[in-house]
Amino acid sequence: MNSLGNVFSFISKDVVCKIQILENFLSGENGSHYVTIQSMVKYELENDLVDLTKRCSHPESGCRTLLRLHRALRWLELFLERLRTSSEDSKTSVMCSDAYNESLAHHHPWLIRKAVGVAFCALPGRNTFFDVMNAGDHTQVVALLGESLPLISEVYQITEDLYAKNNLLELP
Ligand SMILES: CCCCCCCC/C=C\CCCCCCCC(=O)N[C@@H](COP(=O)(O)O)[C@H](O)/C=C/CCCCCCCCCCCCC
Repeated sequence: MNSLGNVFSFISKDVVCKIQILENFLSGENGSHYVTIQSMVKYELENDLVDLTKRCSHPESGCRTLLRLHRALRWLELFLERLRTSSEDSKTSVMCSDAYNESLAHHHPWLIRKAVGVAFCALPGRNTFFDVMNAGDHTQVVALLGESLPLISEVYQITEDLYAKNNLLELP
């Protein structure tokens, strides 16, 4: 994302920050509970470490932090599927914002949605995008996306089911 330009830095900073929160749990004194998503959910719920209705004593639990990344993974899946099936003249900004409106936008306030909309306008074209991915020629990139998307989808579904089962999909 950083190679796409400065306008994306507020997005990548948020992602890096959230990954760091999870890495800190994993390397902390209770790290053994953070080895899998399943064990993290069980540990945090059993020990009342998750703010379920309002952010108060545990504003950055593993469960709520992962939920934000999980929602972003859905955006990524929708976007990459559009990219994979796009034609030469398709616009990345349209693919990106359609995927965003179908996923993450439901969870973001007005101000963030506007800022993200501005960032989308600065996205490079489809060919530059494929080059930035640095995964070979465009046919190879499309093939790679075809291989990765089912895996992204599987990971997304496993987390979605686990969170749904534990009523964690709307954590504040
Ligand atoms: C070249 C290969 C394909 C694309 C590569 C990009 C891969 C990047 C993967 C994911 C990027 C999106 C990550 C967005 C995480 C957003 C998490 C989030 O929702 N955070 C908000 C809520 O957090 P809390 O306040 O509750 O802690 C936060 O408020 C928002 C921050 C910034 C806005 C994020 C908007 C994301 C829009 C979609 C990403 C567009 C990226 C375009 C680059 C192709």
